[in-house]
Amino acid sequence: MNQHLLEPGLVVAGHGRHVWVETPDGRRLICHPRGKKSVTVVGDQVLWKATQDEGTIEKVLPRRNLFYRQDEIRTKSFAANLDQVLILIAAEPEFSESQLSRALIAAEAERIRPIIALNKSDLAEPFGRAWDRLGIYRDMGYTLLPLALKPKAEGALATELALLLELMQGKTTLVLGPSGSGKSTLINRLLPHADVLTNEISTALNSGKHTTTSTSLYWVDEAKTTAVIDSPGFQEFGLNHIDPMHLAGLMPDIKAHAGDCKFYNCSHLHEPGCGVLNQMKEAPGAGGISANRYKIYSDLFAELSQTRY
Ligand SMILES: Nc1nc2c(ncn2[C@@H]2O[C@H](COP(=O)(O)OP(=O)(O)OP(=O)(O)O)[C@@H](O)[C@H]2O)c(=O)[nH]1
Ligand SMILES: [Zn+2]
Repeated sequence: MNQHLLEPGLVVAGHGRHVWVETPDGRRLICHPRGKKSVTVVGDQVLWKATQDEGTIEKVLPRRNLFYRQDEIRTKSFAANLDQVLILIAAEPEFSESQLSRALIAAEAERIRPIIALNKSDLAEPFGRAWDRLGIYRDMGYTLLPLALKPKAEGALATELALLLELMQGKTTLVLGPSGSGKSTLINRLLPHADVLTNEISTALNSGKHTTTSTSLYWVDEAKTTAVIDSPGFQEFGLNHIDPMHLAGLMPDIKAHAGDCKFYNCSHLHEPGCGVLNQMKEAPGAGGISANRYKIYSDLFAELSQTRY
């Protein structure tokens, strides 16, 4: 292999064995991975080689992190080399706390900073309820942001969006969220031309087939320092790659009491002298572990133990 023919690039969209690579001077071309070792995800830095009109990916450079989920059947990688994950939920449809927790745990496991944004603040009543449910997550130290991506009052939109943009400035952010939370609306607000780009990428990658691309990276600014990556919804957020004994360390409210346990390898499920169980018994809710969160912990612990032999 002649090293001189290799050029650097960034994977900006992926679809099976066709990926869209952007060169440092802004050109985009379709590349095909050569063999299993060069299978990429969006956000990957690669070295590629030109073929007649397309390219082959010869090498994937080492990843800083890889955000993914894993269930019994498959591993689904979302993206690599992320600075943060924006978990976008909304007043309506009502969000699942279990799904939110799973996304947060996946981010913690890869040491990627999560930001939680609650959209549709114009729907006052359901928004108030959802905001209250999120209070414990703010107490755990997560950044929590209200949003109205499609509000009646334009002024509110501008301030909230400006705040979000400030958090995104100079970073690569993966946007995750359940169906209907407003992901497309957000992308369109951030980049009014994204629609065009999405279609362009879909057409090129699917060569006319009727499938939507999975994940794409968009530049928010002209200088290409701020990037946003969208991804399809996050149903069945499997965490099979996580050892159940590491779970407590990835849930800040549980972790806060796990240091008080008598046994260093406490599972916080039944052991005597368990700091987490004592907290639940003596001051339920007061020390930051809600009944809901403890249930999410114990259910997940069981789920992750089952899939391990
Ligand atoms: N009331 C209200 N509705 C909103 C707001 N933002 C988005 N919506 C609406 O919520 C619906 C869902 O928004 P989308 O942007 O399509 O949501 P999505 O997350 O991309 O959904 P999927 O494509 O299913 O994953 C649309 O009808 C939007 O118009 C908001 O701030 N307030
Ligand atoms: Zn314990």
